Amino acid sequence: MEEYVIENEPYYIPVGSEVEIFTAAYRNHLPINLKGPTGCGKTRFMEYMAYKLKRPLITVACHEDLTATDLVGRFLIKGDSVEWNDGPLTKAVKSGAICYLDEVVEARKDTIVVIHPLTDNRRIIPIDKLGVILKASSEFMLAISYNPGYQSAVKDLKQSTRQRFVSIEFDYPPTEIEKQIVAHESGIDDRMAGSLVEIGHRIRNFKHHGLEEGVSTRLLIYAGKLIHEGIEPKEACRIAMARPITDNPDLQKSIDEIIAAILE
Ligand SMILES: Nc1ncnc2c1ncn2[C@@H]1O[C@H](COP(=O)(O)OP(=O)(O)OP(=O)(O)O)[C@@H](O)[C@H]1O
Repeated sequence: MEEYVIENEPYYIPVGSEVEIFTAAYRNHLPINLKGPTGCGKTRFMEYMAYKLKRPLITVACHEDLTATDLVGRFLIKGDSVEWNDGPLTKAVKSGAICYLDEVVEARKDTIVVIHPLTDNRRIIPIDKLGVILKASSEFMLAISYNPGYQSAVKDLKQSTRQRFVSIEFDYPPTEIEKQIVAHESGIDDRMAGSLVEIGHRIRNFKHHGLEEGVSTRLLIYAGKLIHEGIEPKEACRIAMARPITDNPDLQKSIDEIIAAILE
C-alpha cells in the first residue's frame, strides 16, 4: 500500500469549513461527494485530507469503459496458474484506504451500482467471482467527485446514488486565496498572480455568454508557470487560458482583448 501513502503535506488552503466537514464525515463513515467545476482544487483537497487523516489514497479516474470488474478485481493468468487480483476498490476496502472515484458520472451505470452496498450502513462489497462478501475496514472511506456543469439527462447520477453521499460544493477559490495559490504553485510574484486571477474572473463572466465552463485555477497556474519560465505574459495567457477553454474564434478574440487590457 506504500505507493498510495502521501508522505509530504500537500499544499492546500482551506476556503471554508471543508476540512472540518470532511473530518466529521470520515469519523461517521459517511461517504462524500465533492461537487464542482474542473480544476478548482477537489483532487488537491482529497490528497490533503488523506494526509491529515493518515490514510492511503486510491484514486480512480472514471471513464465510460470502466467496468465493475475493473473496480472490484479479476482473475489473471500467471504462467500456468490463474491468480486473483484485487481492483482498486477492493484494495481500499481491505486496507482501510480512502477510495476517490474522480468524475464518477463517466462510469457505466452497472459500475456505479457496485458502490451502493458500500455506501450504506452495511459497508460491504460482494465479490461475485470469488463468492465472498467483504466487510469494509472501519478506516475505509469512499469519496466521489462530480462536475454539475456537465450535467445532462444521460449523464447524471441517479437519486438512489446521490442520496448515499453528503456533498461538499467546491468552486474557484476566492480572489485573495486564488492569488496566493497561483503565486505559490507557479513561482511568479504576487502582482503577476493578481493580474492572472483578474483575467480569470473576467473570463469566468463569459460563462453566461457561450462559454461552457470558466477558466480553472489549474489553467491560471499553467499560465503562471509559463511566465515564470520566461514566456511573454500575454502569449502565456493566450496559450494557457484563451486557447484551451474554447475553439470559438469570437470568444477567443474577446478573451485576448481582456488579457491585453489587464497585462498592459
Ligand atoms: N484551496 C487550494 N489550495 C491549494 N491549491 C489549490 C486550491 N484550489 C486549487 N488549487 C490548485 O489548483 C490545481 C487544480 O486543482 P485540482 O487538480 O485539485 O482540481 P480538480 O477540482 O480535482 O479538477 P478535476 O475535476 O479536473 O480533477 C491544483 O493543482 C492546486 O495547485
